Amino acid sequence: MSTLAASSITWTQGSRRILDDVSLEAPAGQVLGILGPNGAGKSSLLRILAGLRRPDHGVVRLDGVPVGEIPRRQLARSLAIVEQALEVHEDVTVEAAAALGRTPYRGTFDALSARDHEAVERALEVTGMLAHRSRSWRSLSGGEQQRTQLARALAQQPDVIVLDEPTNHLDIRYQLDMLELLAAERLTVVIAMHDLNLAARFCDRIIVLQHGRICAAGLPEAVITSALIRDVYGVAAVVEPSQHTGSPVATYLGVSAASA
Ligand SMILES: Nc1ncnc2c1ncn2[C@@H]1O[C@H](COP(=O)(O)OP(=O)(O)OP(=O)(O)O)[C@@H](O)[C@H]1O
Repeated sequence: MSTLAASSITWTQGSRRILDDVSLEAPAGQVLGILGPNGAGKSSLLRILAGLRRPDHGVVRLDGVPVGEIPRRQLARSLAIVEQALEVHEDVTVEAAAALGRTPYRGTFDALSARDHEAVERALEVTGMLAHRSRSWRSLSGGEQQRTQLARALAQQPDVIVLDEPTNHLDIRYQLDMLELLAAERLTVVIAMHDLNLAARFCDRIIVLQHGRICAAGLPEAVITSALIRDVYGVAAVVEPSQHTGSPVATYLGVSAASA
């Protein structure tokens, strides 16, 4: 397992500063949640963390090594990203889509090795896609596509996985399934989420972005508060620890009540 850390990340597009002095650490084996309203900069930050985009300032390090200095193929063996925009464009089968995760381990014309098959099989199994392995990508529901994307990332056998709202198409059972799976795997996880209650339940630590800056960071019970929900989202909420799990649970009272 690896530690992913970012220090003083700044990213500007035109005259807009999208990310401003963002520093964070995703410790080995932990789940770090990235929260924040629409347009706060979550996806931009994740792409920089995954080495897909260079920041204007600051550096992302994987186990102390700047990601920009790690050869692509080597980085892809250590770090996988599941982006919001679905990346499979051709009409491949579920199994072939998951097998794309083995690309960093294979030569261009190599057949899948026994190890590749094993990794794909396991990834399809834990994501509940084994029974759908022969179906075509285009025939899948949004949730099935999302689970296939996760299977592709897990087949990559990374140490770190970066996910951009991976549960937004999933029903509640598969949301819990995916989050439990991610928490149980020997992985360092950075995950952008909108559901504050699920984030509070599954993340070891949480960072909240607002206008490209970190406005809160820490343990879920310290971060998910009624004051934060009011100040960052403009929503009135009551936050109480769940009697069943101990995690903070927000009950939303409404938008207008926040400004009352
Ligand atoms: N390539 C780009 N060029 C210009 N502006 C961009 C670019 N990418 C993102 N932005 C802007 O940066 C801001 C942050 O976008 P980003 O997608 O990172 O936010 P987000 O927190 O992931 O939002 P959401 O919750 O809606 O997915 C937005 O205002 C967006 O329009």
